[in-house]
Parts: sequence; structure tokens; C-alpha cells
Amino acid sequence: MVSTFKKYGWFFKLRWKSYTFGVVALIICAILQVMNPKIIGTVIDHFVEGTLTWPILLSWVGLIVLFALIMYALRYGWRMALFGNSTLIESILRNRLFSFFTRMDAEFFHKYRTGDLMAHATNDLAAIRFVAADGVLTLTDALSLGGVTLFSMFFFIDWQLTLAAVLPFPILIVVSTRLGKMIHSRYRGALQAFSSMNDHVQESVTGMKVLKTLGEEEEDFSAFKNETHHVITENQSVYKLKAALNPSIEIVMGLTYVIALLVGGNFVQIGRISIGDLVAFMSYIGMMRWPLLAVGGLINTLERGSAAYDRVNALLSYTPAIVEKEDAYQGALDGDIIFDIQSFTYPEDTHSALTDVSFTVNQGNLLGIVGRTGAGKSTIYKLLMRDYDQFEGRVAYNNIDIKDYSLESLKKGIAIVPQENFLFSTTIRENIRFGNPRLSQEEVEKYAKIANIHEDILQFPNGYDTEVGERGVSLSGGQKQRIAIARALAVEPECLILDDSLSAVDAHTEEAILNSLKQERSHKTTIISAHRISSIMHADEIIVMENGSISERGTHQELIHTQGWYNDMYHKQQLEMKLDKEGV
Ligand SMILES: Nc1ncnc2c1ncn2[C@@H]1O[C@H](COP(=O)(O)OP(=O)(O)OP(=O)(O)O)[C@@H](O)[C@H]1O
Repeated sequence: MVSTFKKYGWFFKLRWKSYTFGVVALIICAILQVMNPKIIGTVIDHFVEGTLTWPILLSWVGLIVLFALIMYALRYGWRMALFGNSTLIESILRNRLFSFFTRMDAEFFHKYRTGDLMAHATNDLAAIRFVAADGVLTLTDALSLGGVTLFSMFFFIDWQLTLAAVLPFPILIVVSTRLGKMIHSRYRGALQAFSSMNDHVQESVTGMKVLKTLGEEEEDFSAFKNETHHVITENQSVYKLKAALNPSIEIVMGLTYVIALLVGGNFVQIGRISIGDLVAFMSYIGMMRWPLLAVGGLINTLERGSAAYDRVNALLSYTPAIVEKEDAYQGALDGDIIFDIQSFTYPEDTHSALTDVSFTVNQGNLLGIVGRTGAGKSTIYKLLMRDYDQFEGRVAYNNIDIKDYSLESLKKGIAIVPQENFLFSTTIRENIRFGNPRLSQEEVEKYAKIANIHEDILQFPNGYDTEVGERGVSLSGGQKQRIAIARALAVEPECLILDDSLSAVDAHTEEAILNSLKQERSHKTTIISAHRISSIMHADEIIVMENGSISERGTHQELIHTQGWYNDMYHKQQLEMKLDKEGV
């Protein structure tokens, strides 16, 4: 219990004023609450002794009403204080987690599944919030109400009677601690099951089109039912223990009542305590029920919060493989690119993805990369962007090692249009100026024109204000690609990489885009990879990749005069185009 609250220490320090107010208010409430049985006992004794008068009765009732009003105000106060804090800790951690996600590298997202990360950001944070409010509230309430009640029983009624009545309480402490530990370990299992089910939902919804095309809905649904069943059984095992906790408290309470009645009745007979005292004592035992019951609830809340906190913390302590050097070069990235890799192997892979790949791209030049799928084209881009560090060799811009640059300079200097492009659920304008939100409409249009998408956008119902993404218009693959190109151009990158990003546009549009790119980016470097030779044939240099190595290199003219893969591919594609035109 202490260890759980220790984890939250930083937050309690941050909000110490409201926590102090909340805790003090709870304690005052507890003190006022234990006054009532004592007042009732006193009134009963007046009644038994025949000394009860209207003024006495009214003054005691007036006191009860006054206490009730004060308690109302205090309860309102502590609720506001504690629950306000709990939403704050949730939002602090949520922001921390989100900014952490945005800083993570490719390896991190390769390692963690999206569903897991979603479960951290929702379920875990809710459990943490619960501790910061309900946990603190229950602990303070249980301790103060239980403590003040025991104190009153001990000092205001009879200490021997109190000792006799609380004899069964240690049993309860042992039972609840044991069950608490078991609940903790089972709860971890339940969280993991939920996380895995979350993954399934996320993957199935994202891949619904594929599922339907392959007619796999039934199989996927039955796999999902298994996962749900697993979540249910894991949670049931938690509830079984929780269910055992409450009845054991009832047994202890019953025992306490029996002892209090036997011993207390005897004390009344021998004149040690009054009848009013015995009635007050019985009420106090009733008041002990909530603190004792709360212990069970508290264990549960704390275990959940603690498990969730550990999971979020473990995630936040992930150290990215890509770390910026202390005195990293902050200047803009420019100049020639030197790519000289002797070998690169993906983490957790055994065979090398790139072997002896060397090339230089002079500033302002266009490099074309072609090759079969899986040949290593995208891997080159990942190293050019410093997604991975553990390669043998060197990557440099303007003769400065890529590892010496600040991550910000790299981010600003390189823009990639990946094969699978992604548009955000917002307007086309916002998508284009995503990396540069201050762009004016004229500038946005300029980049849309270079990417040859301006005319298409004007045809949409709301022009640049048209929403895209899940709730917006459906765009063709080629339109998506061109908007993604405009978005990359809008950051005016020193190095623009088009990773097979013209595959869905027709040959005529492709030519137009390449021509405008050549004009607009004559002083900046562009790298294009494509399956279609026409996309890169005008490049200053073309390299052909095969199995992670360069198999051919040169200009288009040079390559079509060698008897290699490039030449074969070029002629094959020329023939296909010719047949297409002839409508064969
Ligand atoms: N994250 C990764 N972990 C391990 N291996 C990977 C990873 N990404 C790619 N690979 C492997 O590296 C090799 C090169 O892949 P890469 O994506 O660079 O090929 P590509 O030429 O871009 O192919 P395509 O034209 O189909 O995109 C492939 O064998 C691929 O399976």
C-alpha cells in the first residue's frame, strides 16, 4: 500500500495544498460523524434517568443538524479537491505519454503493438486516476473514521469492552492482505488479456477490407470470441477473490456484535456503563463496517493503480536507440549526400539487409533507385533518415556525419513520401500544410500545383476545405499520393525522398510531376525509387538494387547499353506501354 502511494509522491507534492485540504476535511468529517452516536447515547440516558426536557432535546438535535450542515460543506470541498486532482494526474500522464510516443523511433513502434499502446493510454491511465482520487479518499476516510471511532469507543465508552470487541479484527487484516496479493497477480493477467483483445479489435477494424475480401469474417469473429472469453475468465478470477473478501468482513462484523452484546450487556448489568453507552457503542461498531469494507476496495483500487502505473512507467522508461549527441550540429542540412554502408542488419534479424551500398548524390541532383521488391530500397531511406544507428559504414550530409546532426535538423531537412501514405482526418489544406502550418493559401496551392493535384482539389465539393480521411471524401490512390507529395514539398526539404510514391498515378501525370519537381527543386536533392523505369529515367544517376547490394549503376543511357536487369525491365515496360496504347 505504502509502495503504491510512494509512486504517486511526485504528484502529491505538486498538489499538496488541495490534498492537505481534502485530507483535513475528511478527518474533520470523521470526527463530527462519531459525535452523533455519543449524542444519541446521552439523550437516551437523559430519557432513562427521566431528566430529558425539551430544551435539552432541542439543543442536542440542533447540534446534530449543525454537524450535518458542516459535513455537507466539507464533503463537497474534499470531493472537488480530490477528484479535480485525479483528472489532473490523468491529463499530465496522458500528455507525457503522447509526447513520448511522438519522440519514439521506428524500433519502438516495431516492438510495441498499437493495441497495447492504446490500452496504456486509456485503461491504465483510468486506473491511475482512480488511485489519485478514490485511493486517497478511501485510505483517509477509512483511517480517520476507523481511528476516530475506535478512539471514541476506547475513551468515551469503555476500553475493556473495546478491546474485547475488536479481537476478531486481526483475522480480517490477514485475510484481506492475502486476498489482496492474489488479486494483484490476477489483475495483471486481466489487464494483459484486455490489451490483447484491444489489439485484435484494432487490427480487424484496420484490416476489415482485407478480411471481407478473403471471406475470413467468421474465422476472425471466432478468434475474437476466444479472446473475449479469455478476458472474461481472467476478470472472473479477479471477481471470485473480490467476492470472497466481503463475506469474510461480514463474519468478522457478526462476531464483533456478538462479543459487544455479551460483554457490554454484562457491563450494563454491573453498572459499569449506561444503556446509552451500550447503544452508542453498537452504533460505533456499525460505523466500523465502512472502514473495514473499504480496506477490501482499497486493496483492489491500489493494486489496479499500481499495476497500471508500473506498466506506464516501464513504457516511459524505454530508451530510444537513436539518441541525439550532446553537442549535436543544429545547422540546416544541406550539401552532398554520402551514403557508404558496408553492412546493415535489422535489429532482431540475422541476415544483412544492405551490403556494400555506396553512392554520393551531389546537392541538387536526382538519384533514382530501382530493383525488385525487397531489394533494400526502403532500407536505404531508413538509414538516410537515421531510423537505425547500428550499421557499419557512414552516412553524411555535407561531410558531417548523420549521427552528429541534431534530430531536429534531420527532421526538417529530409521529407519522405512513403509507399503507404497516410492522410489525417482533416481538410486537404491542413493535410498539405501539416508540416508547416503557417503556409498561406497561395503557398499551399503552389505545392499542390507542383504535385499536380490542384485541379483535382478544385473539383472536390469544398475545394481545399474538403475533409479527407475516414469521415471525408474518398480519394483515389493517385490523389492520395499526390496530396502526400504536396505535403512533403511544403516543408521545402533539402532532401526529398519519393519511395514508390508515383505508382498509382498515370504515366502522363507522372511526367508532369517530375518536370515540375525538376524545375522547383533544381538546387535541392531528390531521391526517387520506383518500379516503373519512366519515373527515374531522367535521374543524374540510377542504381539498381538486388538482394541488398548494388548490381548496376549509371545513367539511363549507360544502363540500357548493358545487358542487365535494368535493360530487360525497361524494354519489357516499353513493350507493355505500347501494347496498352494499341489496346491489345
Ligand atoms: N523492420 C524490419 N525488420 C527486419 N527486416 C526488415 C524490416 N524492414 C524490412 N526488412 C527486410 O529488409 C529487406 C529489404 O526491404 P526493403 O523494404 O528495403 O525493400 P524494398 O526494396 O524497399 O522493397 P519494396 O519495393 O517492396 O518496398 C527485405 O528482405 C525485408 O524483409
